[in-house]
Amino acid sequence: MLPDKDGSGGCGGGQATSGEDPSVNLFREYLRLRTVHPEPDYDAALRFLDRIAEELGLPMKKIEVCPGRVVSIMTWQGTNPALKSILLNSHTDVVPVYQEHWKYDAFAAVKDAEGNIYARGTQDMKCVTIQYIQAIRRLKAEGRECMRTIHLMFVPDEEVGGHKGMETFVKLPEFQKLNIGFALDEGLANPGEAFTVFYGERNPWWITVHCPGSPGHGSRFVENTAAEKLRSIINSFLDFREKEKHRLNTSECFTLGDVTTVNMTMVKGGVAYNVIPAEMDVSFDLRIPPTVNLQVCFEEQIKKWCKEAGEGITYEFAQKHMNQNLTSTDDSDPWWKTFSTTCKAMNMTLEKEIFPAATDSRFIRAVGLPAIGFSPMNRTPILLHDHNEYLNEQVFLKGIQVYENLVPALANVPALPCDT
Ligand SMILES: CSCC[C@H](NC(C)=O)C(=O)O
Ligand SMILES: [Zn+2]
Ligand SMILES: [Zn+2]
Repeated sequence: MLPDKDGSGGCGGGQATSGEDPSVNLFREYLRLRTVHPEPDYDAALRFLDRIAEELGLPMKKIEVCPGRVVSIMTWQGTNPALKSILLNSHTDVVPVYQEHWKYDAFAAVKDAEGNIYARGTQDMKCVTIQYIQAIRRLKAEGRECMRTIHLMFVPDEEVGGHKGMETFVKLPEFQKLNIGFALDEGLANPGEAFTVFYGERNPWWITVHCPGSPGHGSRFVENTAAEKLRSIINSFLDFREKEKHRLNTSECFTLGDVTTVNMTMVKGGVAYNVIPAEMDVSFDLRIPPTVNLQVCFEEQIKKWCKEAGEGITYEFAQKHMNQNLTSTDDSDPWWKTFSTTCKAMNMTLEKEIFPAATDSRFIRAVGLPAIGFSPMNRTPILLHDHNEYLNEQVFLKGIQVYENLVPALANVPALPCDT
């Protein structure tokens, strides 16, 4: 059987494919919206979400947190709205593609003979958005009610750091008013049988080190050059990188989230072959586990490396996330207990990890709220941000059932001390 190339099943572009599950059809429709950086079509996403809110019969609030950057929230009120609410968060933007490396058009949502749906956002995280929506649709259709209010939140700009999205929104009174007690946000696929859940994240530090030096003619042995300092800085950072890589590779119980990664990502400097430059800059992407003492140990280490490299070296941060809050995964925690026992009842095995990169969960945790990163995709290679990102339709459909159980379980957690 040939792949369903245009996703239309031969009934005209964008129309329902005959015999296809309506949830899969809705997922593919959402994947075709080009909410891709650097110019995401957020208006298309907002029109789509408006329609969904109307179908679900849920009120929709829109808050323009920055010009052209709208957070939208659908709310299903609980029978006891005084209790803390449940947040189901997802971002609407996706990262760009190298189309020439894709098997199919990355925004056509082609489904192949195995039921694999190919599109940017299949894993990150348009799947989760539609799974939340379809789970709520089914619960409402069954006439179910929950004690706690449930908010479905759709945020822009997660993929570019969240400054004009969640980072700003959590500081607004509109966020406070949502009265959130517990949040779910994105996780990662798991290639095995188990499902991965994230209870914390590494702190992203993006640093540029400026190395000034004496200029001069390229034919001479000039003292105190920028390049000599740059070499020392690069050696210090990359020697540390080797140590951390070794630590990861020699410890069976470590995952990427448990060690610090260092990557040299940009180098700048120089004007001509025969002019010794007056400054050279180097930038690094560091990801630091929440167990590391950031200020006392880590920044002091960087200062030491700069001092050792020579005179006049300075550095600046483009990202320096300092909050190290973790979400409890102790059985004494009622949110975690409910999350884990509900998954167990569905025969799901959970693997607890620190998220290696940065998601909007870090802003939710930073304001003191518990958040679990979870995208219910097992038996799936991790393909977020990669070429040929795909998700199998059966795995996607199973995820809806998972939320159909998980969401009411969380929204019916009895009153807690935090509720008063
Ligand atoms: C530090 S802001 C950038 C956010 C981005 N998130 C992901 C999931 O790729 C990252 O970790 O690089
Ligand atoms: Zn994401
Ligand atoms: Zn992403």
